[in-house]
Amino acid sequence: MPEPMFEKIALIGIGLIGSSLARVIAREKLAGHVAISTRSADTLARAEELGLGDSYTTDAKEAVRDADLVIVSVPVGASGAVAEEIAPALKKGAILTDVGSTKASVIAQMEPHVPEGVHFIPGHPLAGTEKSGPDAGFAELFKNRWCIFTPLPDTDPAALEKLSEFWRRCGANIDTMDPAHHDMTLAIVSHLPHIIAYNIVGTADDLQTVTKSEVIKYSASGFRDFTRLAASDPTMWRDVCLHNKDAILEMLARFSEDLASLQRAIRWGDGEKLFDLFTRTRAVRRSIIEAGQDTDAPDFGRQAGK
Ligand SMILES: NC(=O)C1=CN([C@@H]2O[C@H](COP(=O)(O)OP(=O)(O)OC[C@H]3O[C@@H](n4cnc5c(N)ncnc54)[C@H](O)[C@@H]3O)[C@@H](O)[C@H]2O)C=CC1
Ligand SMILES: O=C(O)C(=O)Cc1ccc(O)cc1
Repeated sequence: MPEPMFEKIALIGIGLIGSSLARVIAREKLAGHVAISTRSADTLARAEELGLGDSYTTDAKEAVRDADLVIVSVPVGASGAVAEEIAPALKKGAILTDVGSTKASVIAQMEPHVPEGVHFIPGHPLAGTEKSGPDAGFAELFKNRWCIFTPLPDTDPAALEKLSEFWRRCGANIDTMDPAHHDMTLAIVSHLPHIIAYNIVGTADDLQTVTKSEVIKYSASGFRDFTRLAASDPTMWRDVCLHNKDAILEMLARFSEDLASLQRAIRWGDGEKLFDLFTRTRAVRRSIIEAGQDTDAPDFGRQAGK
């Protein structure tokens, strides 16, 4: 039997991402022991029923004690409180990472609590669905997806390589980037699409009385695609909006300008402008498909050629 990569892994938060990690860690035998901790006793009991780990506790400190790898998978707004709670129990030499959708804010919240000798490496797997909770996870979630690290300047290369190897064994490919660049890129490819979806579905819902419930009855597939994104976890997305505020507002400003220009083209019957834009955007989808990316939802973050 080959040695597991880590003797003990602690998973803090056991929703979609944490439970997908638990499942792939078990399948790939990446840990001698998986300790699971989450705030809610009900979620923890469900994780135990599903047999996702080897030990279960609502005390995060107990879970991280002696762990070689600690993965924090909670809404980004909770990452500072979790780091503060677990800090005194972290083992020297342990790797501490997260999976949060925003990076600069998570670093600002967690880094001040990280004790000397613990390797803190912020991460973000570009893999997910609109579902949440421990039942929603699956071992294949990270297959052929990107996992982006935003390492701090003094990151130990050996620890970064070990964590990269862990994610590769989970099925992912690795990229590294600066946290601000991550947050700006994700604002346009992930955060704005969700915000636009929440907005359009909200508008349609407000119009229900005007349209006599025809929004639901006649919902076309275009609208239905938006409802999938708009069904994503409210706590998670509230936190993403609050914790990537500047990049999202910047992208929303650009988006609003472009929308106003589109509105003007429609008002003034500028068919050429509409046709040119729709031709350019069709080419974007074509290039995604040609790059080998599966464009059927949910496919966020699938890599080229896979
Ligand atoms: N859902 C998605 O598609 C993706 C989510 N992410 C990121 O992963 C993280 C987790 O998201 P999901 O697993 O989807 O969420 P989830 O809602 O399925 O699970 C969240 C987990 O965190 C626990 N939790 C919530 N508040 C907590 C607190 N204050 N202290 C301790 N535990 C707490 C919950 O009990 C639950 O176990 C978030 O930071 C999110 O931005 C990253 C990639 C994709
Ligand atoms: O469900 C979808 O289409 C997603 O976009 C999933 C997702 C949500 C948040 C992330 O930070 C990464 C991936």
